[in-house]
Amino acid sequence: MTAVEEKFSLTEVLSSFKACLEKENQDVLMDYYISGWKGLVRFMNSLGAIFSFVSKDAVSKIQIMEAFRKSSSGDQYRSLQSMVAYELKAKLVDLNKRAEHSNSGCRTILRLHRALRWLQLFLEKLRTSTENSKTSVLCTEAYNDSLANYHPWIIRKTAMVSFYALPARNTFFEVMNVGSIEDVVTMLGEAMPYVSQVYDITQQLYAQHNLLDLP
Ligand SMILES: CCCCCCCCCCCCC/C=C/[C@@H](O)[C@H](COP(=O)(O)O)NC(=O)CCCCCCCCCCCCCCC
Repeated sequence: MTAVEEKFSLTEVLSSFKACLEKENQDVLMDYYISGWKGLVRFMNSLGAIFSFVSKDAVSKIQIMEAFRKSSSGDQYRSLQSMVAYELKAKLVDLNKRAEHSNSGCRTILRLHRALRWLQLFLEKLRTSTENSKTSVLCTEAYNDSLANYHPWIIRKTAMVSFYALPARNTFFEVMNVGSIEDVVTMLGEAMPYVSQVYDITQQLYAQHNLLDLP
């Protein structure tokens, strides 16, 4: 195990979402947003190969955003706000049908944004769960109330089946590498408001520009 892997804990991953929020104007900073997602993917990979179909999709979306950030227009992708302004002004977003700009930053972030809602619901359920709670049930409920609404039947079916492979609640808390169950509950209580804030600001930004249904 490398030093980086040894240090890996969900606390650090979630702290990226706190670092995302620029103090002065509440812009959501892209680099931290991406690094939060990379950490989540690493966490998911540690749960087993069964989730590789999920992590592959998340990784490809992260890579799309990293490529924008490294491109000659990289500065325009400094925050979600600057990305939306830039892509809309330059007509780089397919608004009704995927065509020339099928992988715009706006539509790619929208997919991750919807997944962030799942994460928010799932972690809140875990935080308030009891010893007898089943992670597969918590995950299914969170999924049905968020991402499932955007996924076709075949993906919903595959996702539901994979949820049965989730480790039990105790194991889950251990994998987070945060400490005792009480420590995890405290950490989630402190960290989740930042995730919610990032979610809410993004939701408002997308709603304001009519971008919530991008194909
Ligand atoms: C912890 C277990 C992980 C459960 C994951 C729950 C989410 C299930 C999502 C199933 C997605 C299936 C893959 C395909 C998705 C795409 O079709 C679909 C649409 O994209 P397209 O318009 O480009 O086609 N993509 C998406 O909706 C984006 C999905 C991104 C999912 C990222 C999920 C990351 C989960 C991170 C888990 C971290 C757990 C931490 C908990 C302590």
